[in-house]
Amino acid sequence: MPVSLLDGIRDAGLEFFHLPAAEKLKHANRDDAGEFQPEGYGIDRVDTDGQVLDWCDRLYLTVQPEEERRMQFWPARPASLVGLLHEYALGSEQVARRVLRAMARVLGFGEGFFLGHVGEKGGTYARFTYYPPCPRPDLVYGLKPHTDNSVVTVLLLDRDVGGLQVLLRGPGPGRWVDVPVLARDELLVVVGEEMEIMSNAVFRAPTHRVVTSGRERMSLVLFYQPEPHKDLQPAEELVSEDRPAIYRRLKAKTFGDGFWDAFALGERTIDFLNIKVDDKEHGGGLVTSAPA
Ligand SMILES: O=C(O)CCC(=O)C(=O)O
Ligand SMILES: [Fe+2]
Repeated sequence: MPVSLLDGIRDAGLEFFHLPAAEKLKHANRDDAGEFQPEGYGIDRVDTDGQVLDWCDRLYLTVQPEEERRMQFWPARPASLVGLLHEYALGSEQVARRVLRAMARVLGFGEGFFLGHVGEKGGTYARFTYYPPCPRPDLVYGLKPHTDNSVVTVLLLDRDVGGLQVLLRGPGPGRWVDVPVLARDELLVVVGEEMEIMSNAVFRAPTHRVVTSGRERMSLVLFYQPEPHKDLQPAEELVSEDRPAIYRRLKAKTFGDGFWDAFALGERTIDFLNIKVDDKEHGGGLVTSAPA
């Protein structure tokens, strides 16, 4: 994608978050009764007083299938944003598809293997996240540790300000590593939990978080999810006696719905929905050495 498009959507997103609250709230993530629903502008769902809160505002939009877009949530200002997001989504989709084809090839499958499991009408959701300058970065996360609700996620990071960190797994508790500020035309692709399930944990969803700083930051992330009626399960081709299925089958919709509850609690959806097959079900065996 041309740098002008990437910078254009970055600038338009930032301009939206800089608007007066009243203007942004025209697209608020509330239904007619004032109740929380995910789509639109606001903060993520808060379920309990004890919940870890994030130092960010976000704008969450259904992008694909196109006929499911709810344009009342798409910003009227800046006027360029709708067109830019549409164009960006077309480019981002090509990136996601290329990566999914490559991931299939790596496993020795036909290129369309994962694309077939996602389906022609898979869901794409955009999340613009704005992290205001934070006076106490030592105390506050921009976004708490999580794994993504996606097969893959395509991230367009802030042009100038870092903050995204990925957890390198142990021994021990592991170590947080900074994702550097990328070149202006670079995107980052992250594996989500749905790919972890489909690949029987050959591909793992990395835990990541965003730390705050004294500088504002914005990212635009597109999550790619399977059609809701699709079964989500370890690919038969990746299951054997030596490597039994690590996850139980469930509907993509069940998984997607469970994500919001899990995210509020700061848990992985896989754990929250308890879809890991435990050792006993395999009669012990190799699953103990499979990734946690
Ligand atoms: O802001 C970022 O760099 C990452 C955001 C993120 O991880 C997410 O929206 O899931
Ligand atoms: Fe994420």
